[in-house]
Amino acid sequence: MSSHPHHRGKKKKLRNKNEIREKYDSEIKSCTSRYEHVKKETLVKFADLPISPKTLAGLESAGFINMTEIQKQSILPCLKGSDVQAEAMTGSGKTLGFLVPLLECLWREKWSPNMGVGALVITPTRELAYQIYEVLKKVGCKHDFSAGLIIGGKSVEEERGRIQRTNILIATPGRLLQHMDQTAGFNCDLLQLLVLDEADRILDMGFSTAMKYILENLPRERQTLLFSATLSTKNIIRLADLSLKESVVVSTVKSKTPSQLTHSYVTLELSEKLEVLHAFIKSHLNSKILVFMSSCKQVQFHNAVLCKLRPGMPILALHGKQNQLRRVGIYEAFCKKTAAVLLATDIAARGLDIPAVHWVVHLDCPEDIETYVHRSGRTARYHKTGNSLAMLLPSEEKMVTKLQNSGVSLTKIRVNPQKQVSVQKKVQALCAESPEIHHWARKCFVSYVRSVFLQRDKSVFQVEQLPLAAYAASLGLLTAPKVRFLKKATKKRGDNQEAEKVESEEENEKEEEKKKIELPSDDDEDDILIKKGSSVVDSMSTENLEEIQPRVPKTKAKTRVAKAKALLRKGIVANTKITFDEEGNVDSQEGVFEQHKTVTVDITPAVDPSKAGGIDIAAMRADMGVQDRADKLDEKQKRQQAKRARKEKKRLAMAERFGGAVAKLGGASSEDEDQRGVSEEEEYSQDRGDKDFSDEEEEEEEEEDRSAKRFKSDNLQDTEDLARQLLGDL
Ligand SMILES: Nc1ncnc2c1ncn2[C@@H]1O[C@H](COP(=O)(O)OP(=O)(O)OP(=O)(O)O)[C@@H](O)[C@H]1O
Repeated sequence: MSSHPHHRGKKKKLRNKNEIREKYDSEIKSCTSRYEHVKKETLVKFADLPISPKTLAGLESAGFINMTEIQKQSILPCLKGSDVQAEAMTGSGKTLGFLVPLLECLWREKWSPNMGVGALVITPTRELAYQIYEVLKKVGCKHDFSAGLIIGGKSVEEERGRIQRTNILIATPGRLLQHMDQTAGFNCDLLQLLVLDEADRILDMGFSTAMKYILENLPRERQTLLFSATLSTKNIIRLADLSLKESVVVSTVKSKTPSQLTHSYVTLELSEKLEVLHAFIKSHLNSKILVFMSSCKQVQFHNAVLCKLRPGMPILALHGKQNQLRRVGIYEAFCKKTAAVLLATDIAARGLDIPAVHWVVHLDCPEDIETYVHRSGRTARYHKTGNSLAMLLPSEEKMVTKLQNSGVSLTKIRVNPQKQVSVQKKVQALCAESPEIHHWARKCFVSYVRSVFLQRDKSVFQVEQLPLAAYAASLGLLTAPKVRFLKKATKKRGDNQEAEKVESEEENEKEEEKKKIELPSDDDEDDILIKKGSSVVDSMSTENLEEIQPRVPKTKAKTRVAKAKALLRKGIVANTKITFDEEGNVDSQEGVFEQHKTVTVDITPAVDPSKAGGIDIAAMRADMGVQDRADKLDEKQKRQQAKRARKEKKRLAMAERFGGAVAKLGGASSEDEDQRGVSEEEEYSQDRGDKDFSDEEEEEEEEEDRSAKRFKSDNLQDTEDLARQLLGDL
């Protein structure tokens, strides 16, 4: 008797399902049974590893066939479920060292999309999170897990909606903590695997509080992997918080940096830095150069000036004050270039895998050996050659000895005097003609001095040795701007001589303030935008995507009362309007300048012809006060409206850029490529157009007042602040 066709179909489906399940089970069994038998000494290719066909296919489709040393050493213990601390040189392939075990862990556990977060990768910077996410999408493309990017600078709401459906999270600490705290229903209770990439940075002071709270929200029964190029003992002490089970320590570090990386340094005066950098760029026009500086403001000033000096190649800039969209755009643009200069803060020092960087230039001395190693590691990656050049002040030469003692030898080189052409006059001219560049120069000066002042290693960084006047001159400034914190510190030390010197700097500063040129107020937003656009055209080439649009210093807009007072002082009777009839005869007291009509109408009642001079000052003042307040309110509302519109625009762009927060790994690629349809050109124009100076200025002033620690963590500002806010530290 034959069964009903409907039942036959159902049975067939069931049989298929069972077959799939059995196949899955047997694949898992065959892999796990090999874990103990595979010898890492025999490993050469990924195919030699006991891993799933899906991961292997993903690796092969991304072009990864042979394993690097760290991959050979670390993947096996990770697969076996041990906690692992892995240290390997920069550019040696650590990312796959943890991504392969991560995919395998979820695959083994038969993780399904509705099971929530199974694996979590924490990184210190958004760029690094983004880069790991991109690699994960490639190698995990055959799996069905969903992966999500949880980083600052994106809409929390967007992430909130999707985070619940994410199996693999790549996150920066602050934003992750925010979701743990604020997103209803989000938890990591089933988490199987935690990875800390750049673990030493994640565990150091800047993140320790945030990490403490994150770890409290994670199950203790989990596997933990720590990866970095520099896992120093000071951080290992903090590992107690991570509740590691007996961990396997894997280190392939024979030397701190790759052998194909050459190290050199020049000693120069602070005032020579800009011209030496300019000369260096001019003599390496076919190279890809990454220049590290110690603060955002230095990057902003050097970017503005170098773009104007036109050394002959594209100049780009990356720092923590840019919005996320722009940061990713710049990073991608630099990746694609074969010859360009990227000026960056230490935001770009760790983990970034930028193809074919020829030179890393430390324009400002790295704060410690680890920073030097990570910065320099942006070149000479994965068998490529590369060069590192440190520009050191005489007092900073001690850093060379420190590096030598830890196994990194730097060769001293000299700048060819024929190539070192002074640019001071040109920079001074730029400062004189452009209030924006002048403004940046001042900010650059103060932030550099502050960065030296805040360094921990006082044997290398000696703020009192800095030739401030010469440095200011090299930035195009006539006098050295005031350095408040230095004054305070000097006073504290009771060093009266120094205090006097700073005091005189302050006086100079006041003089400069007096001379300040009147700049456009917020009313002139349209003018500013036009100016922005035109300066892009002005720039060296259309490739020069990142010519900075420096902020215009805020000058106090003259109120109408002030303007009227000035007129009165000059003996000009306000509101006297003359109009002419058609024959040209004086007609009546009507407005000459149409555009002033409103003002005139408002002021007219204050005019009392019976009074001497024709004006009742008190009444006029009261009247204008009312008008002034109304204007200010109106202006404020307009600004707020514009800000809201800009935010919304950014949010939409961001959502489009990242495809929300989640990508499905299986078949994610095509969908995601589509979602990344915003062209670079669009991104830049959007970013340029939607930032007004007043906002940036406010941000900047806030930044000025922040503490030493905050200054050092410019790359992580939002995440760290957020964390501290949430924890009530602020
Ligand atoms: N097995 C491999 N085969 C070929 N290329 C690889 C392999 N593993 C890694 N790479 C390439 O090597 C480069 C460096 O890898 P990765 O970014 O993982 O290095 P890293 O050790 O994490 O460096 P850092 O310490 O600077 O973060 C990348 O471009 C990556 O694609």
